[in-house]
Amino acid sequence: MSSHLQREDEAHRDAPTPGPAHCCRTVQSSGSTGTRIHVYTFIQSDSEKLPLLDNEMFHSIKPGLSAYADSPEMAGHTVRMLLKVAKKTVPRLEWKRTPVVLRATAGLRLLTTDKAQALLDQVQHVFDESPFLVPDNSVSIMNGTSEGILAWVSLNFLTGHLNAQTKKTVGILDLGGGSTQITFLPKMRKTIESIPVADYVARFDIFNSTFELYTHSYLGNGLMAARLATLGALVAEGLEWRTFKSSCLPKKFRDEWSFGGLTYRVSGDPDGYSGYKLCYQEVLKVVKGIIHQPYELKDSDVFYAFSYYFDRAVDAGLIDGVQGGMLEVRDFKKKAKEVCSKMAKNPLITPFLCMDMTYITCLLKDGFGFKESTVLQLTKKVNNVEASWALGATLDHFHNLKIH
Ligand SMILES: O=c1[nH]cnc2c1ncn2[C@@H]1O[C@H](COP(=O)(O)OP(=O)(O)O)[C@@H](O)[C@H]1O
Repeated sequence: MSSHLQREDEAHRDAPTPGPAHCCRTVQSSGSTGTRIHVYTFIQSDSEKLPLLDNEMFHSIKPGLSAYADSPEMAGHTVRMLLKVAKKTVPRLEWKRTPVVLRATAGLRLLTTDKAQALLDQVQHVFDESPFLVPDNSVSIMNGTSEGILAWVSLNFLTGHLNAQTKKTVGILDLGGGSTQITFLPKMRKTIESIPVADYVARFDIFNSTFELYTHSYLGNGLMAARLATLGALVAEGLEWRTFKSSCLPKKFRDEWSFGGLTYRVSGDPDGYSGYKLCYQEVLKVVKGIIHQPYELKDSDVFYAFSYYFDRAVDAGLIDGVQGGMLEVRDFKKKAKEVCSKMAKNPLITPFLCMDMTYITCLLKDGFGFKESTVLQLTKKVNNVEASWALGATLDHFHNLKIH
């Protein structure tokens, strides 16, 4: 059993009567590839300290709400299904005091304001009809800075670094469908001084400490958005008749692929070449001149990498899907080369794996500027809790982290 959970057990045992306050909360996170619900139960025995996380219930539904940009009623249906799960998890007597919140990320950021608002209105309507507590501002699009900070808060809470006095923390790398985030606590002043514009640094307060973090979210650099850009499919016209080709796809591959409510015809380049080198040139265009390289990254401590970093490392056979594991950046590169050279043999099994692995390699190396020897901790869950910004968002709700 993890040390974190051991501490929770101790809290149960040592609890003074009438016992620590249990509080539950449901968070719905709405991403470009799925809508998810997290129901957290905390034990808060001392309001001056961080609560202990007793339990999480997690459930997800595909596709994301942005797929319903032209049929917003369907968004209401998704949320209703997820609230059904919440009702089964939260005891009936607690419904009225259990707040529900939905935070949308890149999927909705990428839509026009009107389309995004129509989806949010549907969600608000379903929340208002629900038996849960609906706080002010319960349904909104979260900005990229909050997304990065809250993921950092989640991972550092789960790994026990937020409570510790040492100020030793872990950095986070989050690769969503629409956007990607990097957040870490810089050790050198120069990292903050050499940022290109002010929105690469954010401060937040937690009890008596202020953290000043390097954080940035790149909209359009999530894994699915990067596929679109690599394929040259960011254009909205001609989707009915155009086929988007890439040397990152198997030469004989031809299929339809959907993202954000649109469907694209995609294929390999039957008369051309395919493979890692050409693919790298294609994905480099999505990264070059866009991703800022933090000053001190090369000597940094461990980074926790989750979401699509984890999923693709599993798909490529680099790590176990339950255990996760430590990888060096060069492992992604080596595997990308291998996958790309083998893709012709079995074009239909995982046609996008060469593109995805090459993009991840390029993002880490030429994007953020990590050394090939940098170690990444690939993680899906810590102590049985999903690695996601949703936990940080919940802590923020109860402890107002004042991100500024
Ligand atoms: O709440 C979560 N729990 C677990 N995994 C999540 C959660 N949110 C996103 N992910 C993971 O992130 C990736 C897709 O992210 P998403 O669709 O939210 O991207 P976006 O925020 O860029 O739109 C997938 O690997 C998915 O499993």
